[in-house]
Amino acid sequence: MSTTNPAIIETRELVRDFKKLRAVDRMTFTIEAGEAVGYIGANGAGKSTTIKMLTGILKPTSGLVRTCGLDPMSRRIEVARRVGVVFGQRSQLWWDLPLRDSFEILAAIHRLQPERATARTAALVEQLEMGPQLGTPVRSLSLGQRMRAEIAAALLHSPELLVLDEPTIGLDVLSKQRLREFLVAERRERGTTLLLTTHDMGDIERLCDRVLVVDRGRLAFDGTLTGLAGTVGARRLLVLDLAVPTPALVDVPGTQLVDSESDGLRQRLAFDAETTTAAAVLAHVSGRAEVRDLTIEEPDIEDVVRRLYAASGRA
Ligand SMILES: Nc1ncnc2c1ncn2[C@@H]1O[C@H](COP(=O)(O)OP(=O)(O)OP(=O)(O)O)[C@@H](O)[C@H]1O
Repeated sequence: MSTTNPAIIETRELVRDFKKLRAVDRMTFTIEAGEAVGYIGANGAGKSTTIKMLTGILKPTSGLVRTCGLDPMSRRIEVARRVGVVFGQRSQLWWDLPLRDSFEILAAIHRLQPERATARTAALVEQLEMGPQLGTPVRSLSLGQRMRAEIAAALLHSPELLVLDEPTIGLDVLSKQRLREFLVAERRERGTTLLLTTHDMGDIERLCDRVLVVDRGRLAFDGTLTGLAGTVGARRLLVLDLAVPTPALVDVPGTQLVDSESDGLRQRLAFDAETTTAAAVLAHVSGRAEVRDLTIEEPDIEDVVRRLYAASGRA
């Protein structure tokens, strides 16, 4: 008998059909405890359907799924005790009640010992800076505050696995950053396994050490973000606002000119982070024109996915 801990998630030849549509098609992967995995793919690729099967919301048509070593359909309650789930579009909080009440109700649902519930709530409220909002009805929270509250709610019972469906969708830059920092700390301090779907490359970059790409229900890539970027040549964009009209910057080492607007006042250069850095590009451009402002755009996940699909001949 093996003495090693079971994988946090295991799927084998997992299939889910909706009438004639095969939403998840013979999906096989394993996620070990402590990993942080990004689950990405185009709209309708099958991400939510997979997550619903992992969490016992949806019954597989065939194949195997184990979450924390358990069959999520027949052991739904045990799975719910060991897993926290946040669906960005759906709330697990009580809309009209002060936030504090939602935490109390959830602690009761999970049957947490009162001292443990109090300590864990206090810790999460402090880390997520939610103290001032405890008396506010959930419906009056800003989107960023609500997402932090959703994550606190999902972590109240200290689950081994946190599943996040689009955790940063619609958040401003600062709220995204705070949420990501919290999740990094949670993982570091408690070893919580993370599985998240996202359309935001920044989430993957900052949070995940492994990426699964799903394409029409099938696993199209399983590896590191660097490996994925290497496969498809994911590029960052440097958007430069220049002080005076400037000829197209077609020959900056390590870059490709994407476009040039307004007589060259705004130019966008694509660069591969493996070959050069934004600083090197900036230094080069500064020798030719005064740079007024610059922003760096991260590769768009849809673009990465499209290119991966194209590379595998499925586009
Ligand atoms: N309850 C359902 N009944 C019928 N078809 C469904 C149902 N749920 C999902 N589908 C279909 O299954 C496919 C996969 O959907 P799913 O929601 O898993 O994709 P997704 O990758 O999560 O997409 P998104 O990024 O848009 O959320 C889609 O074609 C979708 O229309």
